Amino acid sequence: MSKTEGAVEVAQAPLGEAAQPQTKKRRASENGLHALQKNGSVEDKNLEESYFASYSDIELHRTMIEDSVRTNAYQQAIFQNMEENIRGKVVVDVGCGTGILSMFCAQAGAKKVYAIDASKIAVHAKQLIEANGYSNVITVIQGKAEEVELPEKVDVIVSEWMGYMLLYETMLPSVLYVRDKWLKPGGKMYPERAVLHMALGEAQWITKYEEGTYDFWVSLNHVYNLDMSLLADHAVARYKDVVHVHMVAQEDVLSLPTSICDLDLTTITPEDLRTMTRPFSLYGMGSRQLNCIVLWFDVWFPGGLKLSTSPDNEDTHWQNTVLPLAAVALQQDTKVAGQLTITQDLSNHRFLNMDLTYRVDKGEEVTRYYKMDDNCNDNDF
Ligand SMILES: C[S@@+](CC[C@H](N)C(=O)[O-])C[C@H]1O[C@@H](n2cnc3c(N)ncnc32)[C@H](O)[C@@H]1O
Repeated sequence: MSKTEGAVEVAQAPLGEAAQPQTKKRRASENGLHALQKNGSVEDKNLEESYFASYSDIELHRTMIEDSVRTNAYQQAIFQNMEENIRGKVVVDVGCGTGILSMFCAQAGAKKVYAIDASKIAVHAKQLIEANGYSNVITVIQGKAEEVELPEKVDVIVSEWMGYMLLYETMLPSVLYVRDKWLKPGGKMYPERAVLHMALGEAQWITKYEEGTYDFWVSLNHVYNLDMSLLADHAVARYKDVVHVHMVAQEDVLSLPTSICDLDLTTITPEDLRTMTRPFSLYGMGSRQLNCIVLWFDVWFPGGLKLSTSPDNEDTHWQNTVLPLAAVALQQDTKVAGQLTITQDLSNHRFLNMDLTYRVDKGEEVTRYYKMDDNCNDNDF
């Protein structure tokens, strides 16, 4: 029995077990990351099980595959340089999900593909790979990428690991682990570079929420002859402490972007990702109300193809990440300078903490703190 055969024990599970239909577009499901947050005291092992259980949800994989910007970018990147980079090569797909990227690699002529996933979705990947006639090329391994043993080193790593705001979900360290253990020197990574951008913004829905909230609580004065307007302040403050995952219209981005991190995925280490501090200076464009920071990411594949989640591009399921600010008038060339620190949460490494300090022109320095956890995706507002 080869090492791989030992790890390939793919237990049969009913389709979509442990999964509820997704009603919101998001990555790891509510059951998964929300359970992680609520059970902050339970052992890491249970947290990881919840995370992988969330990825057994077929609807979640539909959300990703339905995102044609994402899926087409991977397909095109794999096919673009297939003669040079994929044909006859050994590939590992880290977090294969349904196996879609592994099957693209098989179509592009890979000699062998190891498709790894710790979630029960691996059972379905195996079925799909058989149904599509690629079992001779692709071996599905249900297990943690950090724990599986492959029978050989690989020429290429393919992985779709990006979370909201690039780093949420913290799957990248698993890919880097596989890189360091299994990738041959000079091997290719799909993607090979990732950049997180930030810019100033005016999110219209934040303004509307504030106006609507004040209208409601103040209007009670006329209806019941009671002053309940204090609650408007609390509701707005609560809303502004939450990280929003939401598309921002191109015209609502109020500055050129600056990059918060530029990751060479062939060399970056997991330690580099634990905490990142970046100073920034951004300059307003036009006369508008600044009410948020907008973040998005781009990744590049070997050959130069870019997958962008920018407000300038077609929407993706990652949308944009929005940090609400107290609204302030911005003029052309008003300087907004400060510093953003992104840190992996200590109690749950898949969550992120963000410390933002900034000053608008010569105004007072403002410090804000945001936690990016399962409450972040409130795009119903
Ligand atoms: C964003 S999905 C991508 C699925 C698929 N590659 C695609 O493009 O549709 C990430 C997948 O990676 C898996 N995953 C995350 N971390 C992993 C790890 N450390 N070991 C194995 N699988 C992992 C998850 O279970 C999930 O199915």
